[in-house]
Amino acid sequence: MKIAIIGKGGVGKSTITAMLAKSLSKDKEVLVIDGDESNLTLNKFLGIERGKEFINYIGGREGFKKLKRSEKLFKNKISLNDIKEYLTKKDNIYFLTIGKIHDFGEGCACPIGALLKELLNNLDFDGYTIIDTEAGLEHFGRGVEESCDLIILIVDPTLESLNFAEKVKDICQRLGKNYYFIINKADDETLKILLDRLDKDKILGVIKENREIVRKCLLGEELEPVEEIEKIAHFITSNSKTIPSPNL
Ligand SMILES: Nc1ncnc2c1ncn2[C@@H]1O[C@H](COP(=O)(O)OP(=O)(O)OP(=O)(O)O)[C@@H](O)[C@H]1O
Repeated sequence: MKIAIIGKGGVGKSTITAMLAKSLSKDKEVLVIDGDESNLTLNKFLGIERGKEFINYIGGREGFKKLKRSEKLFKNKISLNDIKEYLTKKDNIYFLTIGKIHDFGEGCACPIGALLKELLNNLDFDGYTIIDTEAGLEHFGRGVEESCDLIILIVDPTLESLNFAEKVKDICQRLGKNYYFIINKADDETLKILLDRLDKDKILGVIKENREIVRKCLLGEELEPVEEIEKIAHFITSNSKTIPSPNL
C-alpha cells in the first residue's frame, strides 16, 4: 500500500510521516521515501541515518538530462533488493531519500519528482510505502500520486490549509483517489473551526498542539507515535485492502 503525505509548508508532514511509519511498522515492513528536495529532518525523526541519494541511480541530474523524454527510467519492476545501496534501515523501517537541492543554481526539482513518480509506478514491495512529499501541489502536477492508494492531507489551523483541502478534494475526486485529512497542531478553539469547515467523514484523526513534539523536532530527536497516530495506523492496517472510497 502506498500512502502520500501532502500539505502546505510546515504543517507537520515529516513529523506525521515518521510517527505513522513507526506505528505501521508494527504490522509490516515500511519503506519511507523522502520526496522533499529541501527538508533534511525526516531521517532524524525516524532515528535512521541518511543514505546515498537515489538520484545517483540514474547518474544524478546529468544522467537525467541525457535521458530522452519518452525513455522509461525503469524497464522492470524495482524491488528493495535492487536499490539496497540507497536504503538505510532500522528495525522494520527502510529509508530512501530521492535527492536534495544542495547548491545555488543547481536546477529545479523536476528530476527528483520524475524519478519519484517512476519509482512508485514500478515499485515491487509488499509493505507500506509512505511518501513525505514536498510542500505544495507541484507533485500532483508531476503525477507523483498516480500509483498511490491513499492520499493524506495534513491540515493545520490556517486558512491556507483549508483552501488547500478544497483543492485536494477536487483533484482527488477527479482522479478517483482515496484521500483523508489529518488535523495537526490544533487547540480546542481552532479545532472547532476546522471541524466545521472540513468533511467529517474524511478526517482520519486529530493531533493536538503538542509541546513535546515541538521540543523533539527542534532537537532533531527521534519521535515516538502519539496515541492518535496509533489509532490512525490501526484504521489503516485494519482497512488496508478496503479503505473506504471517497464519495464520488
Ligand atoms: N502536533 C504538533 N504540535 C505542535 N507542533 C508541531 C506538531 N507537529 C509538528 N509541529 C511543529 O511543526 C514543525 C514543522 O513540522 P514538519 O517539519 O513535520 O513540517 P513539514 O510539513 O514536513 O514541513 P516542510 O513543508 O518544510 O517539509 C515541527 O518542527 C514542529 O515544531
